[in-house]
Amino acid sequence: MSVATLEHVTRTFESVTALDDVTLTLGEGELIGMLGPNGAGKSTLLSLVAGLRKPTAGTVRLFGRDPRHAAARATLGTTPQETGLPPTLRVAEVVDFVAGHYPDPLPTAQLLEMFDLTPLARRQTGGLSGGQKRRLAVALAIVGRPRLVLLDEPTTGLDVDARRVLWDAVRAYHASGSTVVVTSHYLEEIEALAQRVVVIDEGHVLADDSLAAIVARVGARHVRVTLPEGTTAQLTSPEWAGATWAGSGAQVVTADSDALVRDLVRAGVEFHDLQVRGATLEEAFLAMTKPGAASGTDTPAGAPVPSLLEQR
Ligand SMILES: Nc1ncnc2c1ncn2[C@@H]1O[C@H](COP(=O)(O)OP(=O)(O)OP(=O)(O)O)[C@@H](O)[C@H]1O
Repeated sequence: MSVATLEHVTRTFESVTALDDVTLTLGEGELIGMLGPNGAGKSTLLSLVAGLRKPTAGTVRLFGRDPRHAAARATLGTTPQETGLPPTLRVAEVVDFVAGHYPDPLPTAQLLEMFDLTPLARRQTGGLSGGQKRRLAVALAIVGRPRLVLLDEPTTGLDVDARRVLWDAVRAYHASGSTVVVTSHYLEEIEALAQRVVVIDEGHVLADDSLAAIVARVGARHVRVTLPEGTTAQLTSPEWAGATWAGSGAQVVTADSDALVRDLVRAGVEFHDLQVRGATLEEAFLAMTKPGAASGTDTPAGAPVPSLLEQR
């Protein structure tokens, strides 16, 4: 069962193609992370699903209807990147006011508790911090028990604690059976929340798969090991030549960590603290979105890996 579909959807803004022939299905009960650099087309995609814009070409359906019809949006909850709140209303009053528009809203006290807003219930929204406003905005997106929630960068500007409160609330809401789509620049956020990851860049869907499958696309393994001085001469695998060193600790990126470990054992080197890990979502993301990268690449990511922000 799908809650929303895009079929061959293109959206242009004058000379800019924000989305280019995108076909995507948002399934019932999924928690989908939408990941992409600035300007990739994520917000445009959400605005089409929410009926705020119309596609230049292709078809968008929300609960089987054109999302620009109000009836299609009756069970949709959204949080735009920036939210205006009436500054003189108190937090609980705003929640009550919005809840009043729905037939079966979540109880205000329960919602405030979920988002750790209970201590702020009587505070005027004009006196909230940016992060508190953000939490309230996401709470308002779900007050009507929507079947689909679109959260565009919900944790921008939140500190670590507030981000975790929000993640817990989103997970709890998703567990009640709703579909949730979260866009984010934070790979950590997508890793923490999403079951399915859609990677978008330059208006194209580069990948759409489970988190584990996306990470597995990057075949690189990172091997860390502490070696007694001078022992690398006994090792024969060519990857050792490209190791990065911190004291006697070596880090090697390889497509075949088993061969590297066999090499250590065969040479009889007294190694310590051996660690082998697979790629992270950040490495998979960079491998997919770096200029010239082909979709579905399995080339090992280089080391050290720059952060997303450095890259972009
Ligand atoms: N109203 C508009 N007028 C002109 N160009 C637009 C408009 N909205 C979006 N664009 C362009 O479309 C492209 C996709 O933008 P979009 O906001 O969808 O990306 P995004 O992935 O959400 O980016 P960010 O992560 O920075 O929010 C960008 O090049 C953007 O400049």
